[in-house]
Amino acid sequence: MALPTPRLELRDLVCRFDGMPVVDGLSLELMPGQVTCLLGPSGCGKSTTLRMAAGVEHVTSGEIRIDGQLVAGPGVHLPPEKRAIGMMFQDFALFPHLTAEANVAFGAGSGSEARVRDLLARVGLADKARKYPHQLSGGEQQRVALARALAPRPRVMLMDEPFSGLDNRLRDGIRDDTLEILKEEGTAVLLVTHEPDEAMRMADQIALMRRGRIVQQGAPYNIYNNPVDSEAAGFFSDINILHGVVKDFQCETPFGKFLCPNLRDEADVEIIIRPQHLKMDFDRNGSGPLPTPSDGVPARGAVARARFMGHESLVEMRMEHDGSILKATIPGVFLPREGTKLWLSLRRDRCFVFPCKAQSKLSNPLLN
Ligand SMILES: Nc1ncnc2c1ncn2[C@@H]1O[C@H](COP(=O)(O)OP(=O)(O)OP(=O)(O)O)[C@@H](O)[C@H]1O
Repeated sequence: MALPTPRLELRDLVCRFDGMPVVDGLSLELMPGQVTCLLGPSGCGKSTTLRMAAGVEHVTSGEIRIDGQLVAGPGVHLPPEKRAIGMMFQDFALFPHLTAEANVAFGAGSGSEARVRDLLARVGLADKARKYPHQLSGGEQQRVALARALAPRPRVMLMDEPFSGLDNRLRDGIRDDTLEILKEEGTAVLLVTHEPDEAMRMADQIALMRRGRIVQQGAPYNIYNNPVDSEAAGFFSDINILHGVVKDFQCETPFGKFLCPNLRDEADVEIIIRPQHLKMDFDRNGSGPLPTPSDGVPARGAVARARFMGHESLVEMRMEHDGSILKATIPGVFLPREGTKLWLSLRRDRCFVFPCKAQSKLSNPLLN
């Protein structure tokens, strides 16, 4: 059976400015109804990728196909209006002299009254059809912009931080409604964001970018729980990093031994753990909990700082074994006092062991 044709296909995309690659060999496929988030730090090339897909930026090399049709590639560059794409940006710029209805109709073309009415109803603005943009709230204007972008039934929707101008409470509702409508329409969505929370909330798949390349791609759950390296882990939350050296495929730490099956002796490793995966126990006359296979060996420290964050407290512990600081989050009902001695252990199934890129003594810490 033939594989379904992707709605949007980016193949080996390169974009250079003044000879410098800003997008550097990026490939991605989006299926109908699929939401893909391009996520990455500022300047990694997210918006440039989106602009190439839209046709407002030329590709230096590589190909872009929409429903199998080549829209950009060697000798080919279809302008944005010929690509069957919709676009939504942070500054969504409605026409100020047109009503909500007329703004949406502008996108839909002639003979589209029913489609315009339907779209305005679906974004919850049936009763505001005759209002002008300045008579609408920011969230309502954003809904009009969505209806306008959807009006011509685009096959692909390109969105660049479209919700970042909205206040927090408004944003979650609009995000969810927008997604629902886009899924109903079967539109493939490529959404650019630098906010991991937004990507995890919205995406079917996340493409994590760094320096013009995709470094990891997959469902949010997989990217969060199986990061490709410490930088990827650290992009989604605060992380703690323990350093160690491999000996006999293991690394000894104050929290017990960690397996390092593929690493050579003397390779420097980083053991990464998120603050919510540390366990905290009271000091009972100088001893802590007994070691267990799931939590390893506990180590003692003293509270250096504790901050109440609402549903949780963030506790910074200065560890006795080396004076380093480890961060742990605990339920907000606890806020330990500075100086309190506590024991920390690590949920071993939540630790990631990576060869240390920066400090490796070996040219290749991996076996083979
Ligand atoms: N037209 C241009 N000419 C020269 N350099 C450019 C041009 N457009 C973008 N760049 C550079 O390319 C790099 C990537 O920019 P891009 O806007 O794609 O990043 P981004 O990941 O979307 O960042 P942000 O999250 O800050 O928007 C940046 O260093 C930027 O300065």
